Amino acid sequence: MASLERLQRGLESAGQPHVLQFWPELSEEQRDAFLQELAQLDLQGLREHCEAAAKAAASPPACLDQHMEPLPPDSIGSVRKSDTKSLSRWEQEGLLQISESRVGVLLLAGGQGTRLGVQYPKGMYNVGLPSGKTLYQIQAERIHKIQEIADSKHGSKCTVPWYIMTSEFTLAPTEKFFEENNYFGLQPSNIIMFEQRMIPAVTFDGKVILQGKGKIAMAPDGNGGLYQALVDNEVLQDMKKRGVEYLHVYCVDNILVKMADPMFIGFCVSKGADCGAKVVEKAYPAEPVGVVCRVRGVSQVVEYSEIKPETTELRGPGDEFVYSAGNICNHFFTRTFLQDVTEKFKGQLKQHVAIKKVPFVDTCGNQVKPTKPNGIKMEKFVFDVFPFSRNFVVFEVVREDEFSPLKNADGAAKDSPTTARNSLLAQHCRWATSAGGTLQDEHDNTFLPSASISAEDSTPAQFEISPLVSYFGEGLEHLLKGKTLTTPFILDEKRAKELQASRGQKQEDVELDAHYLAVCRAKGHPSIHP
Ligand SMILES: CC(=O)N[C@H]1[C@@H](OP(=O)(O)OP(=O)(O)OC[C@H]2O[C@@H](n3ccc(=O)[nH]c3=O)[C@H](O)[C@@H]2O)O[C@H](CO)[C@@H](O)[C@@H]1O
Repeated sequence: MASLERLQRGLESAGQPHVLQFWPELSEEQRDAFLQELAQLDLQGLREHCEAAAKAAASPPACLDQHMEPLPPDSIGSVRKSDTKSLSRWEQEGLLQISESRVGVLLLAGGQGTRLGVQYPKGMYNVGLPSGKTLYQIQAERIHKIQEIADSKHGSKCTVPWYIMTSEFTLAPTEKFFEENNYFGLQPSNIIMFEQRMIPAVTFDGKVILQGKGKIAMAPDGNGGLYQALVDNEVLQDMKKRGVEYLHVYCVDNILVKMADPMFIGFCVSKGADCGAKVVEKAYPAEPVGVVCRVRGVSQVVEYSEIKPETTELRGPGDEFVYSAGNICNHFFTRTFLQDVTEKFKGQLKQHVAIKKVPFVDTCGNQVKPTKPNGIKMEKFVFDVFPFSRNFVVFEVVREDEFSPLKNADGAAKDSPTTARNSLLAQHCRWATSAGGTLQDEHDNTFLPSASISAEDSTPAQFEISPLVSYFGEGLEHLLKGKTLTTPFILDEKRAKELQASRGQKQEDVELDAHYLAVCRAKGHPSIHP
């Protein structure tokens, strides 16, 4: 443990001696805890960090708007616009890579979920589905299923390792939750949790904020802290050891996330990309999603908090938004690219300034809960490595199939537990109907499939399909065609077996679903086939 004298000297030379102001008042136990915390601080870099934060907060953020231009349309692959043959080819390529255990997924789960207002990691949130499943469980089951689909197609026994980046706030509860839930049936050795760094919050005049008399106000260093965390925790070495060449990086809160999406992976691999981003068409100008575009000719994301409202409202000749490529925080990276980033570019990542209300102790030792912003948190963004890519590609997907994030508490009109739940149930209702099934309520009223996900919508059918039964709508026709099901109904593995038995089919009969295929083709939608 660092000695007190050494810390005192270090803090003084960083211009932060006040950090130890209340030391004499601390108990032995508090002193030990504080020393441990201070030992994690990068004292060398502390002065620079504090000065940079104060300077960045004082100067207006660089305005990129006049240097922005939309992506050239022909550089974008699209579920809606690309031809079905290409879509199918990409999906097959992705499944092949998965079957050879060359694909991993990496979850960014170090955030604090402040907007949602929960004290525990967002992935543990239960949005109120009939099954009561949490976001983590849904994601785990999708990993399980995609492995099974790739294995059944290629006769392999593959693994999609799940890397989970946590922070000081989320590591312990996430570990405990996974353990208590028996790792949702996945091999614990294939779930690799690691921690990102924390950095101090700073006042407008560049002083580290004390959250308590023996506690610094620390915050995770943004989801772009990933690249330092990969180094700190030797994650790339682990990937190499396992033979993982491609990584699907995603954020925790999108209930529709396609884990290790074979079509996206296959698209990026086929294009020889080292880096890729999935986008959806923006729904409305002020939607809080970053915009994938070019800035001074280089592809990158301009975050929603850093773009002018008038720029988001610009429209093209066909009345479409000029900046319509909404970032859904689903990224593709090759391991080689990540290696390059960690070795050459990590230090060049932009710092973004977030001005926040940070609770603190004042110089008299009183605990204060500020009513207006008083602190600066510096953050790096995961997508800020895009400009270092040699071959960056973009893949546009269908919003109602792939994007419904959980950001806000219930009561909000958008991105709430209700909208997340409704969009998943609406998707499952569409899948059931496409497979030839009919869903009705207890009064025999038939549900019609809907793409709508707003919180005000009437409640969708309480019909939920376990990801262990279907990853993305495949394999349902032989269960549901010609059936009328009364909701609430959870189509889990047990019910799937019963439905199959009632048809007199054998359990292992996994034919292609001709009807589903035809529907997908007609719509230009993706399909997954064992
Ligand atoms: C910087 C970034 O990616 N912004 C994207 C993010 O915005 P948004 O502002 O919604 O980003 P969040 O704060 O939800 O963070 C995104 C993800 O990063 C994780 N996280 C965050 C901070 C941190 O220090 N460590 C960490 O791991 C969170 O747990 C979450 O899984 O998602 C939107 C889509 O939903 C995109 O349109 C935004 O462009």
